[in-house]
Amino acid sequence: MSLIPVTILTGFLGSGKTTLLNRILKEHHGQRIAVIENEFGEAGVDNELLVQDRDEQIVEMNNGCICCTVRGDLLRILGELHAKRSNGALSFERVIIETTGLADPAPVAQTFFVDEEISGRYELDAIVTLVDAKHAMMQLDEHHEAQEQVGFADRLLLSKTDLVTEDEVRQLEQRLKRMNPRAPILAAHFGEAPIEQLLDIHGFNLNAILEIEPDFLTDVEHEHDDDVVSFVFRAERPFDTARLDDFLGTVVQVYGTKLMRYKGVLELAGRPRRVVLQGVHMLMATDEGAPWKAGEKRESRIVFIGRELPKDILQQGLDLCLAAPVAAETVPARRER
Ligand SMILES: Nc1nc2c(ncn2[C@@H]2O[C@H](COP(=O)(O)OP(=O)(O)OP(=O)(O)O)[C@@H](O)[C@H]2O)c(=O)[nH]1
Repeated sequence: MSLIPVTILTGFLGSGKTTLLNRILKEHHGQRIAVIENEFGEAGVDNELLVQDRDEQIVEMNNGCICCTVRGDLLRILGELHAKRSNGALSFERVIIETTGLADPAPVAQTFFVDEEISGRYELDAIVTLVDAKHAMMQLDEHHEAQEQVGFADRLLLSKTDLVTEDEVRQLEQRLKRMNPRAPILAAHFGEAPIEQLLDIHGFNLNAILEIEPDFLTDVEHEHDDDVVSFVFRAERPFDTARLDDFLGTVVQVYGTKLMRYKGVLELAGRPRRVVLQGVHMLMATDEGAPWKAGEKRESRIVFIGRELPKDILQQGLDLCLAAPVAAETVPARRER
């Protein structure tokens, strides 16, 4: 039986992994893909942002970072996917794993070599790393996870080149080439990248990795930046758009440097569709999401990831942005006897 190819999609927080994945899922390449989604924080939103009108199998792993606490989950999920494929319950030709933006890809890649059951069923095709041209210089200076993601890449994809000058792109490319001369650098404007150069490329070369990281197969020790934390805001009442705009505008101005990533799916009063909030540091954007269905439970959820997050300010401030509760229908008062 041939091995199932696996692509690890990595890249720092907000670098465009989900955007690229959506692009791949929408493209008519005739392949069925099982997606394993791992997000930092106790609640994810990526699952809601992925296109799901086809028959992809999307499995969420939200209880921690794939490279450490949930590696056991990864083994289990890969085992279950294989079993379902073998008994005909699922049909897919490949797997894509989207890691959290804070994952070190090495231990994830290692899974495909050190676990016999997995290595007998799956083959690591390539590590594809997204690099955010707007924020990468700073991220590479400050976060060793960002460096590992570049160092282990078999393909480097540059996103957000539209937000910087050509000169800045050139400087970043030079730095990336110095860090990883093996990986070709491709452009990925909003995920637009040549898919044939990302999937089935047999890019992962264990020998090359062992040359740069001789302990690759034995070394599971890695450190996370424990200062980075996450906070999830949830509400079952809609937001008042003007208040939310004001509040988020101010928060981003004041705490932008600490807010490494924020994203959410929101209910705004009077709007029939979800609104998707996206942000990396000071760069914030909103977009229309899927319409709310009749009778569907509506909940807004925003995940913030960063250092020294002002959790109380976020909680209280966002609470104050909720629209006033709709007055309950006036029920005739019961006459007391
Ligand atoms: N200007 C610009 N924005 C982009 C580009 N690619 C992605 N984005 C935006 O960047 C934001 C983050 O994109 P995502 O695809 O969610 O990034 P991610 O890597 O999945 O984020 P996390 O998984 O949360 O770390 C979204 O608002 C995207 O629309 C690009 O090439 N140019």
